[in-house]
Amino acid sequence: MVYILEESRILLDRCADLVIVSNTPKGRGIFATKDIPAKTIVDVCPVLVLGIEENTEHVRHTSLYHYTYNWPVKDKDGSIKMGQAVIFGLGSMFNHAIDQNVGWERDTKHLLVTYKALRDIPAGEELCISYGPRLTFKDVDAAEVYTEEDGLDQLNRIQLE
Ligand SMILES: C[S@@+](CC[C@H](N)C(=O)[O-])C[C@H]1O[C@@H](n2cnc3c(N)ncnc32)[C@H](O)[C@@H]1O
Repeated sequence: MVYILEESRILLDRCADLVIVSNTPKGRGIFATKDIPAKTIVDVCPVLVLGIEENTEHVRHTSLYHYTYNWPVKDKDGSIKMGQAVIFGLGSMFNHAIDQNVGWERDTKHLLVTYKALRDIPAGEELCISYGPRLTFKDVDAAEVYTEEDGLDQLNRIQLE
């Protein structure tokens, strides 16, 4: 017989009305197949916390790095530093949008991330989170902003060629 302590059991809420689409302009993405009401828990994902060195020496130099989240990590000297964690499951498939419709929360005690609908999400819409202001890729949603300086740069470049 297996004994599981009540306090170590964590409910894995999960929204079933989702599909993964493989060919969006952002790569793979998660879309709603039915209307999802605001505040619905979309998913609860377990995480693997990386050691500070493990991240800086290894993972940072791989494509996995683009899937990691900032996560507070205890360093060798006992101090808390901002490290990285790998999120298992759907959590790693949410793309970025500045007008995100999904919010996320770290549970550092249980090593989980909970994703929740920030507003009503209609069927057919992509579920996106915000990655914050510093992106490591070109945001396909971002409008090209034309300034006079850009025009001058372009002119100078053309003249030099
Ligand atoms: C955590 S993954 C998300 C899943 C990814 N689309 C896939 O197919 O595996 C993060 C990567 O998705 C892409 N991505 C996410 N949001 C994007 C956006 N707004 N514009 C362009 N690419 C995006 C970038 O390549 C980024 O490095």
